[in-house]
Amino acid sequence: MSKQTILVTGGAGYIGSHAVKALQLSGYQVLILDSLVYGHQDIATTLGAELIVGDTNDRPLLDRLFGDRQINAVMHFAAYAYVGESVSQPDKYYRNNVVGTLSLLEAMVVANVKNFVFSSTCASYGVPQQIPITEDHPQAPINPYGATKLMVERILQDFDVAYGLKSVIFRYFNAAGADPMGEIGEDHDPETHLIPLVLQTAMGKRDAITVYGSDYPTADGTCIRDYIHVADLADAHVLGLQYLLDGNRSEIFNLGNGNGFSVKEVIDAAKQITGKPIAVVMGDRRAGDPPALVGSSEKARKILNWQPKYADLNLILQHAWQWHQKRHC
Ligand SMILES: NC(=O)c1ccc[n+]([C@@H]2O[C@H](COP(=O)([O-])OP(=O)(O)OC[C@H]3O[C@@H](n4cnc5c(N)ncnc54)[C@H](O)[C@@H]3O)[C@@H](O)[C@H]2O)c1
Ligand SMILES: O=c1ccn([C@@H]2O[C@H](COP(=O)(O)OP(=O)(O)O[C@H]3O[C@H](CO)[C@@H](O)[C@H](O)[C@H]3O)[C@@H](O)[C@H]2O)c(=O)[nH]1
Repeated sequence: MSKQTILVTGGAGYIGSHAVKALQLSGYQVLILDSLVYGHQDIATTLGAELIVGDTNDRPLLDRLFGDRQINAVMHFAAYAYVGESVSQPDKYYRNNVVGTLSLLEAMVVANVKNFVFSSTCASYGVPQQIPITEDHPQAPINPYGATKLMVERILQDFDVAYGLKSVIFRYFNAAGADPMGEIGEDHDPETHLIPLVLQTAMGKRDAITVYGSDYPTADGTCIRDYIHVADLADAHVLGLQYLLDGNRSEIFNLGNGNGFSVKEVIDAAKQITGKPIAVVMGDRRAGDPPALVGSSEKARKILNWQPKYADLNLILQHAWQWHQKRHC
């Protein structure tokens, strides 16, 4: 039997590339569509995956792609994902994350491609009413980025009813770490995420890490997040895809570890792992940041039989550190 082909949008980016690797290891043929606005061409080369440089907003390109190739499912990572920037430039986010996704979904309907795995986010919950957050928690995003993801979730619900387009929606908590084999890792430009910035400080590439707010209603006053290893996220995507290809109904799953770590705790753990001094500066709160986000992923464990292999902050930091040293040596 010939291999099933999966179109991975945003596959030259951080999480998408780890999913590409996991898909390949599970025997799928992968086609990456990435604008390379934030992605890296060399990732596709490293993984030996076919890359089409293009944008989800380019509908003629999508129609050609779906017409020329036998695509069995789409994994959609392509989006802009800087929470702070989404507050200052909401138009950029609504156009790319909502309009671009709608264009992709319309092209899928025309081409009769019925399976869609979507990267949503815990940022769609807003400030949680209780922790850990389960999938039935009300969604009330406090930044435009989270709102764009919620809108797409709603579109997917309606496309299922109208066109029978089935989706698995993954609401991830904070993706972190790198490929345990050291082949690929996180390389955002600009980098805004806590863990890579802390590690760049440990490497001497930055003078200090600024803590965004120390007056939150948490034990040490800094924000709490649930850090999930990118390789565990990638495995969940393969399971979600198989679930859809087996003919199951649309579902929504959180992907987190259920353990929250404050910004200060992450910095302290990074000092231990790297053995380096990390200078810290206390700064103001960043717009759009909820105080604490921690998720329950019991549903993914139960329905998808997802078993995270690296549910340990030290391991996440170790793999990220290994990648950063290799990248910058
Ligand atoms: N990083 C996280 O912690 C996190 C958490 C929750 C959800 N997510 C979601 O996961 C997905 C991947 O995040 P990431 O951290 O890997 O980001 P990333 O920026 O590394 O990857 C996104 C990729 O999509 C590409 N892209 C963006 N818009 C495009 C478009 N219109 N057409 C084609 N390509 C386009 C970019 O060039 C980039 O390579 C995003 O949808 C993001 O919202 C990320
Ligand atoms: O220099 C920094 C960078 C971050 N933080 C804090 O560290 C935490 C984590 O921030 P960051 O790594 O930027 O991730 P988030 O803003 O939580 O967003 C990530 O995680 C979300 C889910 O929580 C996803 O939806 C987003 O796409 C993804 O970028 C937050 O409390 C930030 O305020 C700092 O204190 N200093």
